Amino acid sequence: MFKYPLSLENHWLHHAIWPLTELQQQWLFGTGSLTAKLKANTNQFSVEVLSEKHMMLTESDALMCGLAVQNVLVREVLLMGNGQAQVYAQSWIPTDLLDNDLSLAALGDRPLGEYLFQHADLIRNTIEVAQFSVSHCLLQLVKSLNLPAACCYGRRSVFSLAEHKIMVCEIFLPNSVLYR
Ligand SMILES: C=C(O[C@@H]1C=C(C(=O)O)C=C[C@H]1O)C(=O)O
Repeated sequence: MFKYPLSLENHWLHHAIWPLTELQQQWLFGTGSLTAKLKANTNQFSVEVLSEKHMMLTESDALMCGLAVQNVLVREVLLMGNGQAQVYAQSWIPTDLLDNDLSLAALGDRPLGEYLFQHADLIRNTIEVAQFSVSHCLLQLVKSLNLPAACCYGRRSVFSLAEHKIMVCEIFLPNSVLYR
């Protein structure tokens, strides 16, 4: 059995080195809210919270995302649509930001995107992509969801909100609309 948080270790790239359809290009590199896109392209959208743990970022994780070593809430969710898990998402939310914003601290099963994209000063930094092979630990989650074992595409980016930086990683699970 796997434990949360799941590792996001991978070869993250600024450009896909594998063929992408036009739709996949749009979904992976689109700078808008994934929540909004899923709501527009699937039925019965919802967020299922898998785990939320307060952790100290490791130096390598912090360096990888250009963040300072700091306490974060590691939030892991499934974004549901069409009656199945479409996306596994892992976000690192600075504890300092949570301490300053009770609405974020009490997010629960409301989508993080609805909080982030309401801020006019939100900046989304570079989007990186990666392929998650069937040997990646993520596939243990895929298996537990009774989804077919298949290579998945993921993306990650860091949002800047005033002096805070929030890392958001989204991995499109097998059978998601990304692969239709
Ligand atoms: C950042 C967004 O929020 C989405 C919702 C998340 C959550 O509720 O934890 C995490 C990642 C995103 O897929 C978005 O909608 O783009």
